[in-house]
Amino acid sequence: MRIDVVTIFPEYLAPLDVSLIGKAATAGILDIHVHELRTWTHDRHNTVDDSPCGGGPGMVMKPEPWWEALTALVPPGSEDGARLIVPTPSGRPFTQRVAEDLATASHLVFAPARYEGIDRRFIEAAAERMPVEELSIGDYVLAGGEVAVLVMVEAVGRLLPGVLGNAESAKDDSFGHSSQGGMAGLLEGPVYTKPANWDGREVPPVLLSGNHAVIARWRRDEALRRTAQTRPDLIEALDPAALDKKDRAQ
Ligand SMILES: Nc1cc(-c2cccs2)n[nH]1
Repeated sequence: MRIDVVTIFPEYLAPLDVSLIGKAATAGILDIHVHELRTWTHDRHNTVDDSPCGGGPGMVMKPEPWWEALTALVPPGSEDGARLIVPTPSGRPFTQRVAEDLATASHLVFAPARYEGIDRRFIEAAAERMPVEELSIGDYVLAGGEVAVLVMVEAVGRLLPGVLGNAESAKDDSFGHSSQGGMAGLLEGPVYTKPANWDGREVPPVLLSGNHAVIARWRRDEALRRTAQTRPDLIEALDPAALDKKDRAQ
């Protein structure tokens, strides 16, 4: 997968060179390029913003530099498999399912905005050339979309084959948001490791029983319990077929 990020703060994306995503890039699984938006400005001040039409506070990002950047990174005729991702608080929620969908793309271009956002006409013109996803990573307002890009690149990148080792495969996503496997759609229950007794607190004996069926049942019950307590909306969203008789007895 090729990933292009266009930003006026390239240094914000430095963490992409680290750890998991950095290794994936080194391994050639991810081909990540960060670009300075001002590359595609031509005036003396490398202007990327201007005052909002109709008045109001702040500044709006001009459409021209973004359009030139997009055209350079996705040349006309090469749109197949390319998707433009625009982080925004007013976008549709970025969820694990959206991450799984984005992981199927061959080319993602991220357009993190600053200020009050990008001139709408850029989004509309881009949507005539490739799918455009306006995505929110949560109901709060950041100063810019770069942090959202880091979140999305990590959530998507870790799903790509070869990025996670087998031991930490995304198929068994421990936070249960994965749409795969027996815990699909549930939050993860409590996890434990050695020592068996720490701070006078015991690991639940069932986990030391060696009975894998009983342990699996206990983990599912704990995941259901935690999900019902913390995110009852996820329980509502569960496919009834995914709940067995014992689940319903909970
Ligand atoms: N979820 C979310 C996205 C954002 C921003 C994207 C671009 C500027 S602010 N805030 N919150």
